[in-house]
Parts: sequence; structure tokens; C-alpha cells
Amino acid sequence: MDSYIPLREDIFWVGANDRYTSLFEGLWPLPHGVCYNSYVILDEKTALMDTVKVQSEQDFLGKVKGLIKDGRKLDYLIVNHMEPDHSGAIQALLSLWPELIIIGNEKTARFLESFYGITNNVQVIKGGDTLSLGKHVLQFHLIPMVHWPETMVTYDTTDKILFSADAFGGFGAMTGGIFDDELDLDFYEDEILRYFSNIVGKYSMMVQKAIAKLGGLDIQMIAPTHGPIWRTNPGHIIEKYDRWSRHEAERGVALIYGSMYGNTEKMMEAVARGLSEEDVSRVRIHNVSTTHLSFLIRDAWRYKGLILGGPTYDTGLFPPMQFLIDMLQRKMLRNRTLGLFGSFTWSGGGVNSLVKFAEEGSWNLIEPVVECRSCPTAIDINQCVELGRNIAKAIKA
Ligand SMILES: Cc1cc2nc3c(=O)[nH]c(=O)nc-3n(C[C@H](O)[C@H](O)[C@H](O)COP(=O)(O)O)c2cc1C
Repeated sequence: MDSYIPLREDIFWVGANDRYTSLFEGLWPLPHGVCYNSYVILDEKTALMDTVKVQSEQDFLGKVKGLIKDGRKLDYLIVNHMEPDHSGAIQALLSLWPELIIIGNEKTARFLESFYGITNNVQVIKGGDTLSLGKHVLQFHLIPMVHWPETMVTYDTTDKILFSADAFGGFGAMTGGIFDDELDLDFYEDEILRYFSNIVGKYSMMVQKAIAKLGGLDIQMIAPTHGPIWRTNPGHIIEKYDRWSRHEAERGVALIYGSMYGNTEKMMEAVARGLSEEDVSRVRIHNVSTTHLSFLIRDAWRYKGLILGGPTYDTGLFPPMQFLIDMLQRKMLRNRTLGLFGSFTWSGGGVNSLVKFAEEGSWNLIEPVVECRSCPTAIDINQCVELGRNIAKAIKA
């Protein structure tokens, strides 16, 4: 049976759970899958809110056709976001309903042409424009660069539902339920933060603009294109996105290190001891070589303290740690209490790269920066403990 789940008596979820893709955007692991949310509105006119990835098209079309039947046709497709995981079924919809009108903004129209060669059937709207389906009056708001230039949201002024595109979304396929009150939110919170930090976080300033722009709306439900639908407490996800995009963090430390032969790892253990001596127990220790970047970025975004350590490799920093700091720079994370340590055997270079990273970003760098030659001495170990203690004091302040 095709499952379409009602949001209201005439609005239905027709999304797809994806448990087959292992890397989102070819980059970010999906251990718990992901879902592509799409919604049908059955009014005097019918409308569909976004689509799914092309690989999920068949199930999706079955659901849509199961709702739009008895001689009815799909009148409107509203494209809030053109990324292919949401626009993959547009051509198939046009084959089924050639008179379908696609609603998007000027940039959507450009992307429709460049991705799919679609130039007809397109109705271009501007921010603030409305579309009446009969009972439901939809209003469009542009939220560019959250996280693509054409991104917009659609607000159902009748039922006060915000169809929010990727804003307020998260990783994780649905576990039977689709609403916040049907799901284990502790589990989803990790996946939502990972999605935010990996995909949207770089555009935090635009998220802030979007939240300010949408602030005047009476929002009773948030229906994003990924992750849970917020019908009981939409304010919860707005507050999370607001805090994360202001780079606010929780008390705790992400301690991320690399080590080839265990010497830098010894330094890391001493730093961890120092944190513990100052009563910081929320310490997430990750080996940069074995934990995927996605989870490292998530924990760096979550906690106030960020401590990075690595050995020297070919006159520079250990490559997986270099990759991490490059990505943290690219994602524009800032405002963390930062600690650094590392090692070398002849002329060094690893710690220099970490220090350069600290100088180029917006961090609160805590002393001492600890660098040891080959194997840490008792003095080096004491310095590492001191670094841990100082970070702990700084995040408590
Ligand atoms: C492949 C490789 C390349 C290295 N390149 C350098 C280097 O360019 N400069 C340097 O001072 N030390 C270099 N080292 C030495 C290590 O940085 C040093 O021994 C460090 O303490 C190793 O830390 P670990 O035990 O945590 O892996 C290199 C070591 C290896 C294995």
C-alpha cells in the first residue's frame, strides 16, 4: 500500500525514505538514512510541494497518483528548492500532467532550464506573492543561500504551515512516524545538528536573515524537505537553528587528534585528564583518521571547547587533520575556545599549521600551545594537562 500521511484533512505527506544512499551529496555518511519530504494539497486546485531524488521517483509517483485521481490533475508544482534530491521527479510529473504549472522564483527558472531543459510551464513569482488554491492561500518568501541561491519557503496562510525547504531539516529517515510527537527526538537531534553543521552552517548569516524575515508569521507547523515535521513544537526547531546559526554552543569539548605512532595520542590523554580535573565530563574524543569528518564538524559545532592535536607529516600537518581544519574554515565555524597541541621529530610544521589556522579564524585561543619532539616528556605532559585545565576554566567562565 502506498502510504500518504495526513498533515491536515486535505494536506498529505508523500515523501520517500532513502535507506540506500550511503553518502549524502557524495560526501556525508547516512548511517540512519535520510528522507525527502514532499506534500500534496488537495483543494479546488491541486498542488505539490517539491519532489524527491530521482532514485525514489517510482514510489513517490505512486503516492501522488493515489491522491490525485478520479479525473483530477496536478495543477501546480511549487519548487522551494532545486537541489536534485528535491527536483528529481519534475520531468516525470510533467510527463504525467503536461499542463502542470511550475511555481518558482527567477533563479528557480534558470536552474530548471540548466538542470532539466524546462522553459515552458514555469510561473515566476516574487517574494511576498500569493497563490490561491481555493481554500488555501499560499504565500512565497525568498530565503536565498539557505543553502542554495534560489531557495524559498511557502507559507500556507490558511493552515499556518511553513513548507520550509531545507531550512529546519535534518538527516535520518523516518522511523514510522513523521511528526515531532511521534519520533525519538533525542536521536534526531544528533542527526539534525549533523545536517545543520555539514550542509547549512556555512550559511549561518543567511539563516539568521531567514529567521528574522519569517519572524512575523504565525507558524503552527513546519514541514521541511528533510527530517521530522514539527506540528507540536515548531518553536523548538526554530530555536535550535537560531542558536546554531549564532554559533552558540553547549558546555563541553570536542577533542580531536591524529597520531601515527601513539606519541600525539599520549598528549591527547593528558589534555583529557586536565579537562576532567576541572570537572568537564562532556568530552567527545575523536581520532581524526577513523571518524568521518561529518561527525567531527558536528561536535565542533556543538561544544564550546575545541581542541585539536596532530603530528607533523612531510613538513606540514598530518593530512587528515589538515583536511579537518580546511573544512572548519570553509564551514566558517567560529567563536570556539580553542586549544592546540602536536609533535614533530626534526624541523616541525604541524603545530605551525594549527597556529596559522587559529590566527586566521575567530577563536579564543587558550595557552599553552604544546609542541613536543617525538615522544612527550614529563614537562610536555604537564603542559598538556595545563592546557586541558585552562580550556575547562575558559568554557566555564
Ligand atoms: C611519514 C612521516 C612523515 C614525517 N614528516 C615529518 C616532518 O616533515 N617533519 C618532522 O619534524 N617530523 C616528521 N615526522 C615525524 C613525526 O611528526 C613525529 O615522529 C611525531 O612525534 C609522530 O607522532 P605520532 O607518534 O603521534 O604519530 C614524520 C613522521 C612520519 C611517519
